[in-house]
Amino acid sequence: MNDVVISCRNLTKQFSQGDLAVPVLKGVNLDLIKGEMLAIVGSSGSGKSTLLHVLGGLDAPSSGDIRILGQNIAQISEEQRCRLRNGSLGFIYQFHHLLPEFSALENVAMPLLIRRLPNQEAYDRAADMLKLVGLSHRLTHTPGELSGGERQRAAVARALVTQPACILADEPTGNLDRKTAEHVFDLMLELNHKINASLIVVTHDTRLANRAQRIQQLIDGVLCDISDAS
Ligand SMILES: Nc1ncnc2c1ncn2[C@@H]1O[C@H](COP(=O)(O)OP(=O)(O)OP(=O)(O)O)[C@@H](O)[C@H]1O
Repeated sequence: MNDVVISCRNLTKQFSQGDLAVPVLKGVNLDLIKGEMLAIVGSSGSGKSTLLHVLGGLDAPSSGDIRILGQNIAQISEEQRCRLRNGSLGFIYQFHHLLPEFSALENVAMPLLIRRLPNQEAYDRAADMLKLVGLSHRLTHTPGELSGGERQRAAVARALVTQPACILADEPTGNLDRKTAEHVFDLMLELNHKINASLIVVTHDTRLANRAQRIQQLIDGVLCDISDAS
């Protein structure tokens, strides 16, 4: 299917703890369609972050297939994997991971500069994206000079500036108060619609999860439809 952005089959991941194997993912199957927003919920330690890392190619699975835009990521070189990851995926974390010594504008322009876009174009696009997240008046502020909500909005701008096919967000609003969390979430949804990106959001917040088109729960190492989970 052409409009599947990320898919995985029989995905497993186990960690070694000395001689002991710790199985975390035990056969995850998933198809994420272009433009779709999926929320993944699950108890603490159920493997949600592990799943996002493996799907995003930040960590290797123990077994199973992952396809990003139709490409099986185990069958391409590390360089191709990096290119696919940088070109097609955007990551948003609970902690913003902005570079403290750079301004908001420089932080958001960074992924474009890494792709060798001309400076002027990179900064213009970064400024446009910061405008969309309501930070036009904070371009020259470093992360330390921004509020928590502003930092997270800058991180959303940075993840979306490359117009990725898919955004992987791990508790993107976990550090924010309820009102700011809703604002950041609204923004993610709005930008998601604008660039028709797919979105996987891991969240503990069921109110936010309920706004996704689909919610799945990670239980005992597999993804279940929420209606199957009870
Ligand atoms: N590098 C590692 N080595 C060994 N065990 C690990 C490693 N990384 C994660 N784990 C284990 O895998 C399990 C799943 O961790 P993960 O962070 O994916 O859970 P989570 O569902 O995201 O949890 P939370 O909601 O608390 O953030 C945990 O039991 C954790 O201890």
